[in-house]
Amino acid sequence: MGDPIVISGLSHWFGAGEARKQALFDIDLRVARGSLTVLMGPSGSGKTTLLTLIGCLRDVQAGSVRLLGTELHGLAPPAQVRMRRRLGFIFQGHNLHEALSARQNVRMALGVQGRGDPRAQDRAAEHMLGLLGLAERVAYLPANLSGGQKQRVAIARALVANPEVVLADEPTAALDLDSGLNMVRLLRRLGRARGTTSVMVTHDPRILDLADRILTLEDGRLVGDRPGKGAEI
Ligand SMILES: Nc1ncnc2c1ncn2[C@@H]1O[C@H](COP(=O)(O)OP(=O)(O)OP(=O)(O)O)[C@@H](O)[C@H]1O
Repeated sequence: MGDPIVISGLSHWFGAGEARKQALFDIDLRVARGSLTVLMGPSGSGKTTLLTLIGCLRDVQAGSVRLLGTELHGLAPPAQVRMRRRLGFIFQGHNLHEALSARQNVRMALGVQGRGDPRAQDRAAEHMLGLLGLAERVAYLPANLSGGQKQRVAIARALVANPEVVLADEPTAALDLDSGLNMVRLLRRLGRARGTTSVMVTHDPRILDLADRILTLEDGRLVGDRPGKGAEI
């Protein structure tokens, strides 16, 4: 099987006419299966734009993004939806359903895909919440959880369906040190155990130590690509 993410000659623009602005310039990148890659760079350097292009959340305008063997440039909307279902997204603003418990919020990610019977879905949701340190909170409503706990529920929801690729935009911003490191260690474990490939935007220097690879964007260009320590802290 080839690399799960293969990008070549990727450029992207926002706006039209006078306001047209290029956000990405001719990006080439391959990401290995099971790896944890960190994307860093100054504000406005194009990190989120790149992540959302990989995640099939915007149309590829120029160049090629091959995700899990499928070319995204020109991909029809129904196929985009199917592709997104194979991914796990951890973005800012957790978008939890306020009327549903933590367990139900996580279960929804399985229910949508019709996987397993309800009891098995509950067990899967509880297991993932437990891995994120929320075993005691599975029945809580979001209103009764802290910001960091809500973020961890959102992370559990993104991971419970065993996605092949996880895309995360500053997932640790709302987390304390232990929760942040725990989350990144979990992504690493999933990478080793299941081949889950993770790409994470972060400004968090503590995370860098755990990454397999560190990419730096500046003004829409990939200017740095170095191995992380990948250390087990
Ligand atoms: N929807 C949009 N419309 C117009 N311009 C946009 C849009 N989204 C992003 N841009 C511009 O594209 C460039 C890259 O933005 P992007 O959000 O990808 O950067 P970033 O590195 O993720 O920044 P941050 O760290 O602040 O989130 C910036 O100049 C930004 O202003």
